[in-house]
Amino acid sequence: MHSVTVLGAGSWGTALAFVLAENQHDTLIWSHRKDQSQEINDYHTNKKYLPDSELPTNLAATSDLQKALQHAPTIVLAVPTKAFREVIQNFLPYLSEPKTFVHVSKGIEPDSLKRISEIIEEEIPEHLRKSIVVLSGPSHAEEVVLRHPTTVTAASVDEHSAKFVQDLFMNHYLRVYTNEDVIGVELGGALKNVIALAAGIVDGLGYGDNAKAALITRGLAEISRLGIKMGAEPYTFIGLTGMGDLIVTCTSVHSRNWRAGNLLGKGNSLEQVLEDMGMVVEGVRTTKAAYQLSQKYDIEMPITHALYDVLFEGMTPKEGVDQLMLRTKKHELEDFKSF
Ligand SMILES: NC(=O)c1ccc[n+]([C@@H]2O[C@H](COP(=O)([O-])OP(=O)(O)OC[C@H]3O[C@@H](n4cnc5c(N)ncnc54)[C@H](O)[C@@H]3O)[C@@H](O)[C@H]2O)c1
Ligand SMILES: O=P(O)(O)OC[C@H](O)CO
Repeated sequence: MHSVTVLGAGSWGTALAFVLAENQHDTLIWSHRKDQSQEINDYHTNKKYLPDSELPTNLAATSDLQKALQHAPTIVLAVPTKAFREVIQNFLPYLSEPKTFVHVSKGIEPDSLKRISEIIEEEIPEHLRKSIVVLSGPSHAEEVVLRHPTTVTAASVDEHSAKFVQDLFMNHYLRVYTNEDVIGVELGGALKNVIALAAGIVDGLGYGDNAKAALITRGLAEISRLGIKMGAEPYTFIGLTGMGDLIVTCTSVHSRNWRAGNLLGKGNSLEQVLEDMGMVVEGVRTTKAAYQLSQKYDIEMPITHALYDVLFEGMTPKEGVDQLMLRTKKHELEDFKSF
């Protein structure tokens, strides 16, 4: 049994805390909202984020960040990318010894263009970090708490830490693999949200399975091109955190990114969609970051560009699809030839 703290009591933080508590670890989940930590302690539920689930009675919650930090040598960070730096800056004064940081957030910061592990490295001094592990893969919180078979990957440059995290989470419904390709795992998890928004849009427009398959396949191609240029291992993109997460996010009604895209395709405005969702839609900010990365690394990412135009430049979803379909003729593998 290990002591573990989970920071963030949204859908994913709660589902992961559920797994850790079921695995008999001494688990404390932190919410920045007191009413939410009280609900978890008093009723063993988190109705806003996982309305149909009962949480294990051995899962404790707090809204006291100092207590949360001091509870455990392993800290799981499960807050949206947008809140990531702020949460670290808030807990830094309470961090007095090195800890293992496991992050599960799927985004890239616009403008700085940092991946999440790079944000951790930037914000937490080296002597206060034992190691950094990213846990990612095709995993909807709603299905994990139903104990439906799910697979994810724990990636770290430190093999021992990746295996430690594998052991922490692994059980009969959550199978955890390890990988050392942190760049590939982080990019796959973040960039699939861009493609999932686009997949939701084509469904919202009423297009069919051909269009969806095209987006998943050509989406994987542009994610891989960028990722390889940024130093990722090519094979990571045909694994769980690449192709696996693309499939689950582009095809599931559980996906907030797919649902947001679907509403956009049906003609709703971005502002209206984000207001109605009430949960994080990581793909919106990550589309901006991916667009900037494609320019920085000079990589063609047509789906990302079309989505950027729809989200931020006033293009209609239908015009976005036309822009993709009417591009200059190409050989299927043309853009890979320079690799
Ligand atoms: N939901 C899933 O199934 C799932 C699966 C894998 C990965 N993820 C990733 O996990 C991350 C978190 O997603 P989620 O699904 O839990 O989101 P969510 O919208 O369900 O919950 C977000 C949580 O973060 C909290 N929060 C927001 N701003 C905050 C701030 N400034 N300070 C502290 N807390 C703040 C919210 O109160 C909420 O508890 C995302 O990057 C997402 O891509 C989600
Ligand atoms: O609901 P989404 O779109 O944020 O996706 C959740 C997970 O990332 C799926 O693996």
